[in-house]
Amino acid sequence: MSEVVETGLPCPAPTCGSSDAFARYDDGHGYCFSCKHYETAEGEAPSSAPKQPKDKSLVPFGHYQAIPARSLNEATCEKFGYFIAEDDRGQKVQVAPYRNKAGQIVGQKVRSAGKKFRTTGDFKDATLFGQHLWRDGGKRILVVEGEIDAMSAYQMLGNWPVVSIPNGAQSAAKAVKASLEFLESYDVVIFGFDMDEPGREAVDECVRLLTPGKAHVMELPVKDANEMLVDGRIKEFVSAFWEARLYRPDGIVNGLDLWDQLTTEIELGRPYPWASLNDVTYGERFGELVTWTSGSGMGKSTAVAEIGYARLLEGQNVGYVALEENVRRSAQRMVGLHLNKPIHLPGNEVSKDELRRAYEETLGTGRFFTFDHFGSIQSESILSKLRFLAVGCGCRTIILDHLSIIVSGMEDNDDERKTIDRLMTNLRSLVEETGVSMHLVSHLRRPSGDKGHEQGAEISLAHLRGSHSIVQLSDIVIGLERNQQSEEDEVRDVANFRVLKNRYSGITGLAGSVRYDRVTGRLVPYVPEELALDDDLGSDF
Ligand SMILES: Nc1ncnc2c1ncn2[C@@H]1O[C@H](COP(=O)(O)OP(=O)(O)OP(=O)(O)O)[C@@H](O)[C@H]1O
Repeated sequence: MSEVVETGLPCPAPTCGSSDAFARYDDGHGYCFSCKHYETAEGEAPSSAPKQPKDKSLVPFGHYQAIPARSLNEATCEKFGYFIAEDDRGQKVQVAPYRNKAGQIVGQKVRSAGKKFRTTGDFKDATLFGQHLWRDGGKRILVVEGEIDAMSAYQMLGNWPVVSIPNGAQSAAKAVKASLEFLESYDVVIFGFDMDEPGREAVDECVRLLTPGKAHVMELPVKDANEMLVDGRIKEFVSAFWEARLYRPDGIVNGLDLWDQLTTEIELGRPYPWASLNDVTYGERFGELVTWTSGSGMGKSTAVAEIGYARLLEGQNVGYVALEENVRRSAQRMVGLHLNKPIHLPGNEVSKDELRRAYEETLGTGRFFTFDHFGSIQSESILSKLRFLAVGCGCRTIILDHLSIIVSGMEDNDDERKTIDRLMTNLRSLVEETGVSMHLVSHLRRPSGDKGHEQGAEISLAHLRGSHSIVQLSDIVIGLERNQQSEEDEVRDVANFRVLKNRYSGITGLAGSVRYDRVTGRLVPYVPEELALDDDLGSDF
């Protein structure tokens, strides 16, 4: 195994640019801890001249002294055997001794001006820096990332055991492994590595080596222990030592850390275009998957288009993926809603100027994105398109109309239920990961009995077609009920919202009605006359 002979060198890789992450080893090879550039030993090609063995002799003892620039006093340096000497070139160097288990000095880390390090001696059996000072089996021990930090921490803590790993964060786990028995003999092992990315990564690696429940992690407001000492933040350092938290694997959260979450103001949902639905859902929140369902031709697409249009007017980027229609129809929808005219139907023509104005205010904003699928609908490609809409186009609301058409377009669709499960899981993850609001349209299977949904049959969750995962993985499920075959316009054109699932507030059941206005092509809130009358009476009192 080769040993580091010099660290803190500039990386030779032209693409890296690090001024100090490159290390040279005693066999001549070099490695950059920033860009991972590897360099073979210079002049490694066979040569007739025998290689000069490196001088590995230890630097003879000089003297102990305080290091004012580091706020370290002489007693601390003496305790750790950290001395000042002159090297063979007459330069002043600081020498950190490394000992084997028997306490004999086997290697040294020699630091010269300009944060240059080299090692000498043999580190094969070296223990942690400072390890020889402490008996096995104490209560708490602190492990830090460098000799100066170890001495700084010791000086601030009084007499608590502190040790340091020899070669920085990158080889921390290796050093901890080598001294595992010693560290394991303590009740609590606190890791106080540098508060930077490599330091945090190294802590993550090291804590896993110890018996669960033993490793603790110390957080500092600055980079390391020496900075705390130099800044005079000794009390804070001592508190951080005692407040070191038990290490928890990623994702496990202690309730103690949830105060900020608790005091963050409740995010108000953005209102739906229909007040009655807001009373039950409290609006629509980012990161929610809302599934819309109904019998055939009941108005699901019409409803979700209204939502997309509302978000577009609010200034959001909107992704509108309607797989049963072409992009021309999608464009007509948005512009038609803006003009209050179903412009896709004959007799609703508008002047080019009017059309242009409406276009400028909707599609022309550049915030509306749709998907020209040319009839080919492969779920994998749809998922990647949806991701692109969220991440690449910055869409915060995505309309996906509808699920069944994606499922039927999928290859490997022998088991429809499993296919839907997979797709729903992917959609759910996408929503979680990107934080978008997604409105998904899904169909119903026929209910048993004479009356179909198209004749106004009440919807239940069990009627959703395909798989229970649609319900399970949605935050909210909203059904649209109406009797399409009624003779009376007032009945035929009025759809009731039925909230079938509501993870947010738990309130389910009927959530008001909307009427389809055939002149404007809009879904407008609807209050039956008798209730409207009641309201009027109420307001008189
Ligand atoms: N409440 C309503 N009353 C009457 N007509 C409506 C109502 N809502 C929508 N419509 C009209 O009904 C037709 C079908 O609506 P839409 O496409 O929105 O239904 P859908 O439920 O999405 O249909 P599908 O089951 O085919 O996906 C459209 O022409 C639309 O304008």
